Order: sequence, then structure tokens, then C-alpha cells
Amino acid sequence: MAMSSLRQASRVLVRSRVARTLTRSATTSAFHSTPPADPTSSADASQSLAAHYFPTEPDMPRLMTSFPGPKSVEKLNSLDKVYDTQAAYMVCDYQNSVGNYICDADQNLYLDVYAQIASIPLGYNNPVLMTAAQSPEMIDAIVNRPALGTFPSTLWEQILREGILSAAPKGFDKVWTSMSGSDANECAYKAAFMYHRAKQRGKTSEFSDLERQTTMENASPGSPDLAILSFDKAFHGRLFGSLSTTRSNPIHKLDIPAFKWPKAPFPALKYPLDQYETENRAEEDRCLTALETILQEWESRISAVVVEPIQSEGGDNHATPYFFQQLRALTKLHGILLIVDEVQTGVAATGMFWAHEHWNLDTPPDLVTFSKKFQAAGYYYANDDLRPNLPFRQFNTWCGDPSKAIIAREIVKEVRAHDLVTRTRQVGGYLYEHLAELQSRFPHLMQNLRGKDRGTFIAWDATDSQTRNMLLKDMKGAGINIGGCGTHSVRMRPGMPFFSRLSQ
Ligand SMILES: O=C(O)CCC(=O)C(=O)O
Ligand SMILES: NCCCC(=O)O
Repeated sequence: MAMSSLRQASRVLVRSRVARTLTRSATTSAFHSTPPADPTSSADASQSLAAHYFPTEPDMPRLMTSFPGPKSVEKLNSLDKVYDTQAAYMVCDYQNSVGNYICDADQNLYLDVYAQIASIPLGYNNPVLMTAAQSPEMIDAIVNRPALGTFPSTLWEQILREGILSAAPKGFDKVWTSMSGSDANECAYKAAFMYHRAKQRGKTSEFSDLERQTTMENASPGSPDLAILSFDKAFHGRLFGSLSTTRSNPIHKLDIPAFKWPKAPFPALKYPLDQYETENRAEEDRCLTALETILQEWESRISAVVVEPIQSEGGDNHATPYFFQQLRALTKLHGILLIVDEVQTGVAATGMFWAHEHWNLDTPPDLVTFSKKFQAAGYYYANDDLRPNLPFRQFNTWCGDPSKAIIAREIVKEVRAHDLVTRTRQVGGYLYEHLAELQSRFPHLMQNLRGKDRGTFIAWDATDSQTRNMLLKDMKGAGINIGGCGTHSVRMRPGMPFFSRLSQ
């Protein structure tokens, strides 16, 4: 497509509708009413949540310059001398950001429906989190940062129980904390490998001399030839181990040595899902058959299958509950662990606190990883056998970060106090309906709208990657910060205060 038509196509969407639909979602209804005396305990709390949180939040983006603004450009050029800014869109002024609005160096305020790659849960400068950040407990956690594996604090159990563990998916009662989503996945993989080898050893928990020797040579049997299976277009992180399960984009992987682990096809479904049930079922069965063939070929060398409930970085690719139920059945049949990577889908984003709750599984997954909107990272588990037999096998100096676990606890409390899971569902429904209208009016510009009944986890396809990139830029020019994923998709990942503005 010629540049002029690209620009025109992008602007049709930006000016005419998308920006307006998003802004309206963030401002719909009576959310500037007076907050109740105790907004966290009142039945009216949700009605006044935005006012309670962000009384100074504007109703519309505020644009002072074109995008990117001159100060952003100047600061990026200067920063680039000491720090790689190739991926940076703009320089931000976080102190002047508020709620749903991100402020840049030029004091432009953008409605932010991308929220730091899906990782700001309760808006910028959220007062509840700011208060927690100044508590004696937080100061202690930051200044006296503990090596949690060896010297956990007297407060650690309570912080976990009241926060991360109180939000554990059904069937889970234990957690191992880590530093990031990639780290959470890698720790889960290590737990799976150690579990696998412990089962093979049976009653003997002793390592043989040969194992001890060979592992120091990175050779089998001490460093066994085991694998984690992932899916085509999956994203599970960028550290060495997790990168071998990431399959979304060559740029993430080039030049980095990788494990030769298997990859199964992920269903390429047609949207809207409810209009293509027969075709989609056939596609999911095709992928399940291919998966089963790989599991058989690898015999007993696959320790776990890792899967995202909705493939996010790889393009917001959905599968139905049927697919995941069959996947669970297959992993059980083959004695393989199932790791569900909820790093991006977790913490209310899809209209359930955990996205895999949409699947109604007979038995829960074996491990569930989290990070991003939870701020704290790690994995949940239930089976004691997933804990290694000896200390220092699943370990590093910090083993997580109590300051992040304190923030996670406040996030859980806020989600509950204001029923933000329900609100995500409501706003998601509103958004999806209005975006579907736009898609029907501009079918050449918007295709494959997806995320119906999945909260605000909504995406669509642009015509091609150039048009998509142009749209993302033009949306910023119109005051909306929105993200991309896959080769040519546009994705929404707003924070939860966005949800708070929809009336009951
Ligand atoms: O873009 C995403 O969905 C994932 C972001 C992330 O974790 C990364 O790019 O490393
Ligand atoms: N997948 C990394 C995030 C890319 C972006 O936000 O532009």
C-alpha cells in the first residue's frame, strides 16, 4: 500500500472512531461523584472509585505538541548516548501521570490503554499503592532487602498469605517467588525437570557419582536430555531457558544458543469464535493430534508443556476451553506437567482473576506462573513433590522481592474491595461491542476482532504491519497510547481504573 493510503487508512480509524470509543469507555458514567467516607468498604465504593483514586484525572487526553514532542525527542537523543533507546517511543514524566493517563516530557497526557506492556494494574500514582510504598513495612523491605531463601523476615509468611496466596487459583496453596515473568517461567521449568528426574529415580533420592560428574560437563545423565514443549507463536520470556520456549518472533532469539525442544502448532482460529465453531473445532483437533504425535515421539523426555491462556506477544491468539481441556487430558495421559503462563493474562485482565478459570478444567494445571500486573513474580503449585528434595536447588540470592509482594497484597485487596474483576468484564463487553460496530463499518481496516467475553483483553488485526505501526503512531498523535502484538495486530491492555468508570 502506498504511504499516502496507509496514512489515510490509519487516520480514518484514529480520527473517526477508535480514539473516541476508547476515551468514552474511560469516561462513561457517573464517576466524578463524591467519594464515600470509606471508599474501600462502602457498597457504593465502585461508583466513586475513579473520584476516590484520581480526582484530578482529566476526561480527555491533553495534547500540547505533535507526537513525539520536541522535549521527548531531545531527551531521547541525549539518553541514547548512555542507554540504548532504539525501542523507546517517548520519554515519560511519571510524577505527572495520573490514573489512566500517562504524561510525556512535553506534558502531553495520553489515555494509556497499553499500561507499560500490560503491567500497571491500578493506574499511575494510585494513592493506595503510594500509601503502601511509604509504610514502615515497605521501607524495611526495601532498605533491608532480604535473601528470602536463607533469611526470610518475620513478616514474609503474612505478606504472602494476605497477598499473593490469597489470590491463588483454585487448587493451589503454595508459591515460589521470583524476579520477573521470564524468571518465573524458568523456575517453573526447573521445578518440572527436578520433579521428572525424582519420579524416574523412584525411592532413591541419592544422585549417582556419574550424575554428579556428568552435570559438571553439561552432559547426560547429570544434565539430562529433557524438554519443555511450547507452542508455535508462544512468548514465555527472554532469559536463556525461557527463550527456548518463546516462538513469537525471530528478533527475540537470533544469535542466542537454544535448547532443541519441541514445538507444537497452536490453533489458528477464525473470529468471531462463535461464528466458526465447526472450523475452529477441526483446527483445534488438528493441533491436538499433532501435539499427541510429538508427545509420543519424544517418549518420556518431555517434562512439561507450557501454554499461555491467550498468546499475547505472539498476536493475541485464542483457543477455546475445549482445546485446553483436551490439552490437560493429554498431559495427564502422558504423565507430563502442565504449566500455565499467566504472566500477561493474570490479575483480572480477561474478566476472571486468572484466565485459565475460563476453562473449567477437571483438575487444575500443575504450575501457574505470574508477573506483570501483579508486580510480584513467581509460580503457584500444590503438589509437594514439585518442591526439590534438597535446599539450594531452586534458589538464588533474592528469590523474589518482598517490596513487590507488599504491592501485590494491596492490589489483591483493591481488586476485591471494588470488584474489579466484574468491572473488567463490564467494560470489556462495552468496548468489544463498540469495536465490533467499527469493524463492520471499516472491514478493510479492522479484521479479526477478538476477546469477546475476555474482559478488556481485546485485539484486532490491521491490514498489514505497516498499517498497524502507522495506526499505533497516529493513535498516540490523537492522545491514545495503545500497543501492538504479533505481526500486524493491535492490542488493548488497560489498567483496572479504566474499568472503574463504567456504571453498574
Ligand atoms: O509484549 C509482550 O507481550 C511481552 C513483553 C515482554 O515481556 C517482552 O517483550 O520481553
Ligand atoms: N513485545 C515487546 C513490546 C513491544 C512494544 O510494545 O512495542
